[in-house]
Amino acid sequence: MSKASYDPPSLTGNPTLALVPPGSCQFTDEFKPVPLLERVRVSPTSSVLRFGLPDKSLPLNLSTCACILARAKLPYDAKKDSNKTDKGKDGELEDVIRPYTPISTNELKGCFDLLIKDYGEDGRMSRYMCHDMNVGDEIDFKHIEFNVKIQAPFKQKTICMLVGGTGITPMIQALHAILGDNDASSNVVMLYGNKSSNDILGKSMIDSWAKQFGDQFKVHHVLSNEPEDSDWKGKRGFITRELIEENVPGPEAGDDLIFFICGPPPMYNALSGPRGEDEISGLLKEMGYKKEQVYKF
Ligand SMILES: Cc1cc2nc3c(=O)[nH]c(=O)nc-3n(C[C@H](O)[C@H](O)[C@H](O)COP(=O)(O)OP(=O)(O)OC[C@H]3O[C@@H](n4cnc5c(N)ncnc54)[C@H](O)[C@@H]3O)c2cc1C
Repeated sequence: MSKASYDPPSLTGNPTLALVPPGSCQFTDEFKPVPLLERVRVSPTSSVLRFGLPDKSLPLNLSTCACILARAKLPYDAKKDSNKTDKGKDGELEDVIRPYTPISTNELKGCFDLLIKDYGEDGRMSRYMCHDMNVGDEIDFKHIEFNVKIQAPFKQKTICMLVGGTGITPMIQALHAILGDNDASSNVVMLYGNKSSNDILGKSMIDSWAKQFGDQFKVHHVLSNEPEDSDWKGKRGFITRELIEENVPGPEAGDDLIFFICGPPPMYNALSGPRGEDEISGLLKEMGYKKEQVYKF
């Protein structure tokens, strides 16, 4: 059961500082089942899902930034799933495990929110969570040390967020920690790529934060597939060298600058080199940035 489209609390409201150290999360290295409490569609292809927590009196207590792992038993379909990492026999139920990045903060007790893009027939876990799962059904989550990413408070003077689609989820965590902290001195430039204006996840919240924290946070939306005749007045195409040069300090900024990058695999490949590789390649390397100036989520 899904609700009609509206902006859920985790995509509205003010940035909130609610940091806890790594190792405090309610989910540990053993999977625990929790129920889906609510699902709200927030774009033609994405939903915010609210899940209950094992201890309803406490927040999730996830450090910033970090993700969690979801596990569900899903039927294998040889026609659709043969090229994927999960390999089963046709019709057999098998464990599918995927990482997701909560967008709610530790201010919220008893539940947490995920923003999930539905890949439709192409996706296994996303299709299950966004379509097939019903409110009240349970799904397993766990959190391991490997899921702990770069941690707030961040020390760099400038953070440039290079974002595509649901890559916005760790950036929402980071923005809560930066803009919600009166003592944080980092400035943030976000270059946020999406296909069309309908796809911009969390747009009203991100834009309102950019307005509210105008000196500290700037966002530039870039659309690759917006209809020519739409009334979109912002940038079109992809994140380019020119856009980075216009908005971000050069490599000589050294330790004062870091790129946070999160998006689909082709975006990593073009801008920083593959997500799994420690080294950087692509545009940022060509522009002279060093691997220490780039964090791949
Ligand atoms: C650290 C981390 C955090 C993540 N956090 C989130 C999050 O908060 N919200 C969210 O929606 N997703 C997030 N993801 C992606 C998520 O883990 C799954 O990969 C995604 O939901 C697709 O899983 P699936 O089983 O539905 O698709 P699969 O069955 O694994 O793949 C099906 C097809 O979907 C497409 N696809 C899968 N993943 C991507 C992708 N990332 N970009 C473009 N196309 C893709 C491909 O065409 C692929 O062949 C995160 C990934 C990582 C690594």
